[in-house]
Amino acid sequence: MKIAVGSKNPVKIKAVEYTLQEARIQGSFMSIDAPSNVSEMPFSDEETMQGAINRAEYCLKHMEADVAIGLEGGVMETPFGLFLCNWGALAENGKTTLLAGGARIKLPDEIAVNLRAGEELGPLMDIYSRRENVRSKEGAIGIFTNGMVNRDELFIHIMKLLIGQKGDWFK
Ligand SMILES: O=c1[nH]c(=O)c2ncn([C@@H]3O[C@H](COP(=O)(O)OP(=O)(O)OP(=O)(O)O)[C@@H](O)[C@H]3O)c2[nH]1
Repeated sequence: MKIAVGSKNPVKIKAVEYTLQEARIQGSFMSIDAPSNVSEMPFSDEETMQGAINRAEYCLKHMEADVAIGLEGGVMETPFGLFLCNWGALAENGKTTLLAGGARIKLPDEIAVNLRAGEELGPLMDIYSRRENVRSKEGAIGIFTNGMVNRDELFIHIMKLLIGQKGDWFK
């Protein structure tokens, strides 16, 4: 099975590879910087889901893949504040695309204010944490949980939710 991931972000690629290996699903992996075709900073569950779907569909169209995975990060407004949200899509030709979402955490007001003003979370997290490339490492969730849940774990959980729905893979 040829599996394509619609991102060059190492935290996403590693999460896909790790989860499929853990589930003993054999395959070869490839990755491409697939466009999400949504805002740079998706601002709702719907937009973040659409970004994940668009990335997976782009992989199917542009790569010789049997299975395509799109993973997308965003934020969502709630009456209780702005929350981090992440979504994954698993697409195969001729089949219904599967969707799964990851853990959420409320973002501190000082981050939320800047996001609402139009800034992107990745660069904001680097400034806030005084670290580099947080989006490709522990992620915002890792910073705000003091490493209890890092971004790789969040994407691994999403991947488990996706491939767990693939009943035919486990027969
Ligand atoms: O430090 C972060 N920790 C996170 O937990 C997180 N979740 C989302 N974002 C940011 O939101 C935008 C879209 O997310 P995103 O997943 O589409 O892009 P990405 O740059 O992370 O990956 P990719 O586009 O290379 O695949 C980008 O500015 C990301 O940096 C995060 N940044």
